[in-house]
Amino acid sequence: MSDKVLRTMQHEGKEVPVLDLKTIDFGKLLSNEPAEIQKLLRSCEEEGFFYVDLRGIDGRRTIDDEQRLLELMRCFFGSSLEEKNEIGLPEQKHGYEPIGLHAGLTENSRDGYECLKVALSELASSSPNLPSILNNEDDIKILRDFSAGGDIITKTILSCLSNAMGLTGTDRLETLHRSSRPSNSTLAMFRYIPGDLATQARQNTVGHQQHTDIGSLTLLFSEQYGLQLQPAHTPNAAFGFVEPRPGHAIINVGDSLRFASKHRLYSCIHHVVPFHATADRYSIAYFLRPEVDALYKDSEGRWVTAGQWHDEKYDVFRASHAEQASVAPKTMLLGGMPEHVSRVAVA
Ligand SMILES: O=C(O)CCC(=O)C(=O)O
Ligand SMILES: [Fe+2]
Repeated sequence: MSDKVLRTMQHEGKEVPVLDLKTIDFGKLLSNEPAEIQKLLRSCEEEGFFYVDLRGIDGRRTIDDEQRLLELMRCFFGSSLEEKNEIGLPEQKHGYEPIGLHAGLTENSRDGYECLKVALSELASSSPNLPSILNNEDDIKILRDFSAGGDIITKTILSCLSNAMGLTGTDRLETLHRSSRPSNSTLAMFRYIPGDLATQARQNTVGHQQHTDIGSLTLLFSEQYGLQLQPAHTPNAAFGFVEPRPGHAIINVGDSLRFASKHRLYSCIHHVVPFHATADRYSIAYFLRPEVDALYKDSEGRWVTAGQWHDEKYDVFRASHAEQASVAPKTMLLGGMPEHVSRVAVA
């Protein structure tokens, strides 16, 4: 097992590991420091998850943008359902997802979060389609600033990975992520409902189901516990917590980058467990995804486009657990990763 354990902590009556992931310095990536890009490649091969330290002069801006975005989220999620759902979900990558839209953490449950997605393509347009409560100059600027930062950070990582793997010309990973081409890249803002596992299970809306991410790289911020991942290359390993660290984002490799790297990089299984009895949990994810026409071989050996993989995997996310078990191909939810995991049980 490559993920070391930092310590354990009590959760739901059990001792749960807190994982010791590697930390990559964003400033060192920007200057392509050889030791840092080798460390980045090792994290993406061995764990598929790492911290990126944004406290230097080049990353600090994104931490400030995150704080502004959190304020916007508190205001948005505190509004009425009618206001939040004003534009609905016109595209899978853009709009409002109410609680329970996707399958949940525990057997036969639905998810325990609501989510606002704002597609990068929408923010690039002069008049984005947004609910009225956000459709003002200040809020649009906050959304644009954060997303632009997320796009720059994740594309810097892609470029460093291409360098570390010795990729040149059209083999470079950035060539599948041109800003001029349509993609499903999007900003996703989550509010998880409070309550322990038993309380949420009674309501049948629990956490975030186990999955691998669809796209290339996810840049994730949360100041609160809840995210757990299954240590890589270790079938049946117990999930461990990822500790929130101020000034750091969490980055993980998604299925698309794993497939585009000819399965060299690791797309790690993760989920979100209820953690706070009374407080909402907020998290922010910028999902960098390839151009919709990018073509790669999935874990079944099928040639699929990134657009098709995205659409098919969302159908699986939405399906009930019983339907997921019967939907072909079976490897979609967990990206074909070799682990065998059973769902979290409610005592
Ligand atoms: O909310 C989180 O911490 C993780 C969310 C996540 O894994 C996802 O949306 O893919
Ligand atoms: Fe995820």
